Amino acid sequence: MKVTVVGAGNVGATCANVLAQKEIASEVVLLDIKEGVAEGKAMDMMQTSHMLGFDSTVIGSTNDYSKTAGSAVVVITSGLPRKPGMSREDLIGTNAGIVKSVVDNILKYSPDTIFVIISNPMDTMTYLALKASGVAKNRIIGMGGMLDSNRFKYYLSQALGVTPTDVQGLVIGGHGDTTMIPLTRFATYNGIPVSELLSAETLQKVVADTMVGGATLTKLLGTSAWYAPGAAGATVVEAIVRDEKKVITSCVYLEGEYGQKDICIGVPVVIGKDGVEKIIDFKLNAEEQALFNKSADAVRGMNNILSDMKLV
Ligand SMILES: NC(=O)C1=CN([C@@H]2O[C@H](COP(=O)(O)OP(=O)(O)OC[C@H]3O[C@@H](n4cnc5c(N)ncnc54)[C@H](O)[C@@H]3O)[C@@H](O)[C@H]2O)C=CC1
Ligand SMILES: O=C([O-])CC(=O)C(=O)O
Repeated sequence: MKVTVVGAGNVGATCANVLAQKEIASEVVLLDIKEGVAEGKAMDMMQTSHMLGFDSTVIGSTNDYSKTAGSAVVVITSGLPRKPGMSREDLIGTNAGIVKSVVDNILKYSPDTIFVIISNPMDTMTYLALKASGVAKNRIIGMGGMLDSNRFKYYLSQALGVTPTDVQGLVIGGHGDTTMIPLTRFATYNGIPVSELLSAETLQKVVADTMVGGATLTKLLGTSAWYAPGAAGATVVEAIVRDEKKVITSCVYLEGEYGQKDICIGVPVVIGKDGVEKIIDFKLNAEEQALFNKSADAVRGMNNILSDMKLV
């Protein structure tokens, strides 16, 4: 199965590398506008194949979309990352035009593909991909909740002093420093509610650290993170190509679920061969619903900028 990753920068190259190493796709096409970069990174990855024992093929392309033809899934990571002090939302002016042109080009060669949108501001880029393309809503998935939920599990595991793989938890809402909602009520240490093990104060700190998880890394790195984002993108692709029917919090189009409509925002969904196969619409308590509504208002405010830019 062929999977294309657009953008051969930090996140795109990491995602392609995970897709190849785990043999999630038999053929990975990495595309970028920078002359030779995608080809170079693809060749570098292929030179690890014997050492690491994988048989996937990675091909690079400098803006030649014919090489992406027939992709089952396309991951979009093209665009600017933020620098310390910036918000993800600050990227909309540059990234919206890039994401729209990439979606248009991809559809010429892969009309039936499923999109995984990573470029920021991700909730708005996902909405743009949906509105500008007219592609069915099950085929447009924004990746943010997978990453944010894993950061939540990481911070919980640090507070508990345990391995992250023994911790469960999910983050819904927008993928922004102030819009994400780590749901402490459902977080467990192997089934034991974390509220039984951590003080309210510690849990509040875990929530706050999770929400600014991306900003913390951006401050440390001088640009935004890539290992976990790339792996999270590959995990979403894996759920599609292996038809795993896994529950992955993802940014999807809502039509009344969680009391919201005409918006793409993070909620738990079942992902399989058809992309978004089911939205799990469970009842939030009053406090969680209020946070979700506030998050949706903020995302909607960003989406409105797309009409000002005449992109939707
Ligand atoms: N949704 C999420 O959870 C996350 C989103 N991101 C976002 O992903 C995006 C990429 O981040 P990085 O890889 O760190 O940035 P990067 O700067 O390392 O890579 C971006 C790549 O996109 C390429 N590009 C720009 N315009 C293009 C076009 N029209 N066609 C093809 N390629 C094009 C650039 O040449 C560059 O190689 C950023 O917008 C960042 O904010 C990053 C981490 C997590
Ligand atoms: O923080 C950023 O700008 C990149 C991103 O979305 C993340 O790492 O969560």
